[in-house]
Amino acid sequence: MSIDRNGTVGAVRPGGAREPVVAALRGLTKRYGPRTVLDGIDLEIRAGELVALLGKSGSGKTTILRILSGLEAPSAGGAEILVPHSVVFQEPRLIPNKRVWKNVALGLSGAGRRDIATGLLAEVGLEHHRDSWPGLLSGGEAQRVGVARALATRPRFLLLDEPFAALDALTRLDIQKLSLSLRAEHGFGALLVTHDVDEAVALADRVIVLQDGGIALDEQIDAPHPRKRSTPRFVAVRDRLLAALGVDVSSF
Ligand SMILES: Nc1ncnc2c1ncn2[C@@H]1O[C@H](COP(=O)(O)OP(=O)(O)OP(=O)(O)O)[C@@H](O)[C@H]1O
Repeated sequence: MSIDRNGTVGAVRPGGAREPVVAALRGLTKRYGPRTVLDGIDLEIRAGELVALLGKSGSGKTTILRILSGLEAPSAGGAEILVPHSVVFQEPRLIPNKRVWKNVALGLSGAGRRDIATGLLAEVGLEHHRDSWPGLLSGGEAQRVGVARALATRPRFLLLDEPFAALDALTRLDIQKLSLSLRAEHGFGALLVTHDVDEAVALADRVIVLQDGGIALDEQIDAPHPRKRSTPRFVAVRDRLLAALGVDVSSF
């Protein structure tokens, strides 16, 4: 795959209707005591598609990720991922007493694991830290190692739980850009939980806004993707998402 000048990934739009479904929520319902957090959500994600999940705090975004990754059981309905997948968390969760390359190679076995880890570290710009201890890395570097580790097992789908939220704004922009090129190279699809509306527009093919236990907006971002934040299309999509989140964009 490739990214063209407009930022469109590949010749064929990822997540097209003819692509197979790689993750699905079917009537997904989650109750905590008397409170219904998710109320019969249906969602299909297709191969190569990157779907961002936006919603106010407490709207159930993390609950969806936890159910998809098997950490939590639904109250009714179901959620499944049908292809090999990995998770990237907000904190990279590196093992401090294993060198960087061994952290990347954690899910691998066999003689080639060091070479695979080294190749991935080069892709995230950290080959020079291959033999470093994780404690020496900056926050952004550690998260890039986390991304390399997630890709080591060649997943077709990633669960991204606010992966860049703990980073400063400039580092976040860098790693967002890196994630676009990694996606172009590796072709994975993803479900990205984020609070950052700009990040959702910049990275996703489709944005879901959760509200009151359901999907308030399912916004498909048409190709060519408006990745540049200053373009009128980018601003229009962002404002639609903010409006769906209940933010009055006319005042600022
Ligand atoms: N184990 C639990 N027991 C009771 N309530 C829970 C539990 N886990 C989550 N909740 C509640 O479910 C709701 C949804 O939580 P969730 O963490 O999915 O929201 P979120 O959209 O990810 O929020 P944030 O953006 O703040 O991370 C919240 O009101 C939360 O308090």
